[in-house]
Amino acid sequence: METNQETDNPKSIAILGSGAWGTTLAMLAEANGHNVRLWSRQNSQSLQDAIASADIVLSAVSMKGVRPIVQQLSSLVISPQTIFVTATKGLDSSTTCTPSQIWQAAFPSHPVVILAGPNLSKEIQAELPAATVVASKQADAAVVVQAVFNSSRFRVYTNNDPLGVELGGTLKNVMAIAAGACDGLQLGTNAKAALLTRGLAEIIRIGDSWGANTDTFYGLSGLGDLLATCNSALSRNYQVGYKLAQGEKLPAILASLEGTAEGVNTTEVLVQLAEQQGIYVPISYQVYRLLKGEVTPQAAVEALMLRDVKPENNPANN
Ligand SMILES: NC(=O)C1=CN([C@@H]2O[C@H](COP(=O)(O)OP(=O)(O)OC[C@H]3O[C@@H](n4cnc5c(N)ncnc54)[C@H](O)[C@@H]3O)[C@@H](O)[C@H]2O)C=CC1
Ligand SMILES: O=C(CO)COP(=O)(O)O
Repeated sequence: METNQETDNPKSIAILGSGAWGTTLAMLAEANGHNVRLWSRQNSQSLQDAIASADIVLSAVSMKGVRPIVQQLSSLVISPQTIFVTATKGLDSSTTCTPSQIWQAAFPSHPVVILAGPNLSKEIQAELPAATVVASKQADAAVVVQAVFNSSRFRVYTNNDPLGVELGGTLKNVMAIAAGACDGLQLGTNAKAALLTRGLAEIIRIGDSWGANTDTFYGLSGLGDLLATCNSALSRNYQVGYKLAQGEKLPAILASLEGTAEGVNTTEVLVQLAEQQGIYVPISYQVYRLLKGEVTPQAAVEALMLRDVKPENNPANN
């Protein structure tokens, strides 16, 4: 398989965060012939030098790093043409904002593009084929980012619903914890199918309420990422659920995890918001109770199964 699409229009790209995902995205852009600077807070290079004359600044830091990085960048000199790309999947604990909302609030005159999809980094590092989505209100910026990353092994689609794309990637992490627990308990294929289907309905209910387009959740960043993450032991969120079902305690699981499981924090923020806004999130609520140690995995399943019966297609409360 051909692995890249060498460009005659190389861009200068600063990637912030050299964890699993930042490193992988750097590899993809470099393979396409772009000039990539990969920066992390451990680097000796200053952030100002890393972003100097960058056409694109892509953030692949974990959620807890987004506000600190945005704050640091706010005091630096940035070309007015720079496109910001965010690849973080999470919700901010103190403001409940999505990463792109934080980026856009800090840099209102810059285009902000979200990159999200079924993208388990280890598979992409192994040069297996994958697809993703770049979404922005500024279509031309999304097209620029599409060209930077698209190749014969990484197919990139554009989308004009950034909120939907970002929420798909973020909310599926909660369902991945539930899916890991489902598999850890060996509940079977029927249970897993029910969980993913009802999980998608729950994600859509939240997304609708927050202003995203329903259709987006049937795309790569919604259903696509839900399927990838909930069916793969490579997913850190899935691993958290699986190990909880094996009786391990959350602090020990997180201490031994390779990288970040964003779903743990996302569940907490989501359940608080859903409670305030009256959004019915039964699966997320049981994941929340499981993570808090308030319920065993078996009792969480029972609580879901014993809810009031209802029609399948009642969007407000099912
Ligand atoms: N690994 C994957 O397969 C994928 C991950 N993502 C998302 O990308 C984000 C990063 O994921 P990974 O790279 O896997 O995580 P990771 O745990 O491997 O790396 C996180 C990175 O964020 C940086 N960071 C954390 N706090 C920071 C701060 N205060 N200031 C500066 N940098 C800070 C860390 O130094 C590290 O470079 C997450 O939101 C994740 O959900 C999205 C798609 C795929
Ligand atoms: O978002 C991901 C794949 O699309 C990565 O999932 P985890 O963060 O659960 O490893």
